[in-house]
Amino acid sequence: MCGPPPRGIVSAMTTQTVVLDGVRAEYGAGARRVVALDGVSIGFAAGTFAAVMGPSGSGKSTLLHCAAGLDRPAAGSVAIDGVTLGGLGEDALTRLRRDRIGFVFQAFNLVSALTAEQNVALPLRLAGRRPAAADVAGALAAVGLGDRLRHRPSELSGGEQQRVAIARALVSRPAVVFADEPTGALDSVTSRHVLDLLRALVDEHGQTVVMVTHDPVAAARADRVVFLADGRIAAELPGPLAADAIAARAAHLETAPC
Ligand SMILES: Nc1ncnc2c1ncn2[C@@H]1O[C@H](COP(=O)(O)OP(=O)(O)OP(=O)(O)O)[C@@H](O)[C@H]1O
Repeated sequence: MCGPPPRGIVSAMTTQTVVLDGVRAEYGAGARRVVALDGVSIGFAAGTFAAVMGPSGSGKSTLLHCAAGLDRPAAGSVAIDGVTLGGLGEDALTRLRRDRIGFVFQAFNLVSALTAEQNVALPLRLAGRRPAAADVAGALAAVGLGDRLRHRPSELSGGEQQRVAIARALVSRPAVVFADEPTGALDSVTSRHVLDLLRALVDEHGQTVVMVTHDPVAAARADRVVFLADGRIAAELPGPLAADAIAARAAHLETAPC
């Protein structure tokens, strides 16, 4: 497939946790203007795991930021769990992000002043709920960090910080978890562990995961792979997925985007 599907089609589907319809995103102005997303329409169905791939600069992070309500698109719409983000004020958008979206991002992931268990409990506390200490400890144990409850992010490795973010998604159960290169800085054993945990969010808890990755092995753990090129959806591979087929398609798109 080259170019987006006709507008309106994805939004007509009812089981989509995330729907982007004709999303356009731009940076800068005048001669420095960059079109990062050029009319992207796509849905991410409830209880599925999608990987987003594409060359550097193709718009993957921008897509994640728009889908998660961190950036407002220049045109088009984004809906999470049936709620259209464009109609929300900043406070309502912040609440929706806190209540329904989980983030496994390397850049702004954990609160540095808080311990692992405080970070895991934070979204629920902000929502006025008091998670049981046993639930928090259980989630950290599930990601292999049962002995790191009182550690702060600076006292944890990159992989351990990613796993704290996943434990947070296990406890607060957001409808959708966005992960931006969650295995980018990890060794292969830790990567596999993090991908197992993301799979478990989908398979055991029915959550939706959207993961940006450059790694065909990581993408092969998803139910589908969406390829971006020049801010557009250039191709899609449905599962079951094999890493070498993903790598071949990615290499093809690098040389001939459409
Ligand atoms: N803050 C910004 N200001 C100006 N241009 C930006 C900004 N952020 C991204 N861009 C541009 O928007 C386009 C898409 O960037 P984006 O970060 O979404 O790509 P990406 O596919 O995630 O890349 P990578 O794989 O290298 O992380 C690129 O051309 C990039 O240079």
